[in-house]
Amino acid sequence: MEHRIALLGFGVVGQGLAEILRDKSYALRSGLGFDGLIVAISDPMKGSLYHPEGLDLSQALKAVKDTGTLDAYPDTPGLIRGWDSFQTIRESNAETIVEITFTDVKTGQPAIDHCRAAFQCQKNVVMSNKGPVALAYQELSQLAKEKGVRWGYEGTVMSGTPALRMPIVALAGNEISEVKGILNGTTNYILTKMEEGYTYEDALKEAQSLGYAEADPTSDVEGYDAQYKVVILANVVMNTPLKRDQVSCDGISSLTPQDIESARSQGKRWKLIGRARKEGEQVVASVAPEMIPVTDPLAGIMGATNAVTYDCDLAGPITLVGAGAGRKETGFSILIDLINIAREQL
Ligand SMILES: NC(=O)C1=CN([C@@H]2O[C@H](COP(=O)(O)OP(=O)(O)OC[C@H]3O[C@@H](n4cnc5c(N)ncnc54)[C@H](OP(=O)(O)O)[C@@H]3O)[C@@H](O)[C@H]2O)C=CC1
Ligand SMILES: N[C@@H](CC=O)C(=O)O
Repeated sequence: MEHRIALLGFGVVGQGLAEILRDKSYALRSGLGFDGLIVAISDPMKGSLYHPEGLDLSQALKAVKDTGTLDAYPDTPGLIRGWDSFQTIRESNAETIVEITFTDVKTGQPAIDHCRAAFQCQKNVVMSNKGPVALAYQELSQLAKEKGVRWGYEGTVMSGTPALRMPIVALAGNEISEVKGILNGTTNYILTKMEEGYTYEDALKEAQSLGYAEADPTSDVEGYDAQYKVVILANVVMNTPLKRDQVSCDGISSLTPQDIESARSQGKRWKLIGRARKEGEQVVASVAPEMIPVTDPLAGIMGATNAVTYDCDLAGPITLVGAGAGRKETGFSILIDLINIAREQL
């Protein structure tokens, strides 16, 4: 069945999703009955396209690859250019809005308003943008419910690794008393590369060129991105209305090559660890670099890979390891929410 989609943002994740839909359309249609049709792309610098019968993804991807904008996308009858994000939400025929603009770690905007506008128009939203889930989870969940639409945000934590769906679905019935792990791909990549002898600056540049880092990488290196993810895990998986300012936060920007070497000489390794732990009625939460023994399973998580352990009352500790960032991986996180919306399982 055809599912009409509008993309807000056509950066790393938007292009990753478009490539997947271009390359796997036959398999998705024949294997799962999922026919994802991108009818609109809206991006302030790259340009905006809308066609009610769907866009040619190969042409859109080629235009951006060759020129950096959508201006070279061929004109066809019925094509509209230039709509901003709110016009795209309100006036396109998309059933689902995919919100993949940058994550603003202070206000969560304009993404929170994008969600409000979409829900008011009775459209579903799927996103990897962390702002709305970290800052407005209760309000937006309630609004989506009132309007009878769905809200998918699997990609907000650990990209395409099912860090939210796995505990909600497969661990249902457990009380999860602690979540703890490596929740940011960029910083884990930097720490891995610094152990190989890279400078901090070169390692960060490489993480940016691979599409792992936030538009403003301060969010990664100062721990804010992981802080958001701790908030999301607490709200979604532990059912606890934790707020961002309740999570103490320290990043990796002050770690020096000497610190890396000193850890190595003690049989340890630096990792940026995020955690939220229930203590009675309270939740104690933090993000901070920790020196952990190389024998600890988290010490073996390298590069942009992430890992999270859920401490469950029935199942015991369960650890999930997988990609924490990346073009294809995060594109997949959007796809799986879209598939589940089409199956009416989200
Ligand atoms: N990359 C990754 O591995 C992961 C990313 N995420 C999250 O997914 C989201 C997208 O990430 P990514 O694709 O890497 O980011 P990019 O910075 O590559 O792309 C974001 C795009 O959104 C555009 N944009 C900015 N404001 C608006 C707006 N108001 N309306 C429409 N488009 C807008 C930007 O345009 P311009 O550049 O022209 O300003 C840019 O093209 C972010 O929120 C990020 O935190 C989550 C998990 C993993
Ligand atoms: N910048 C983030 C991207 C995914 O959320 C990271 O590096 O983990």
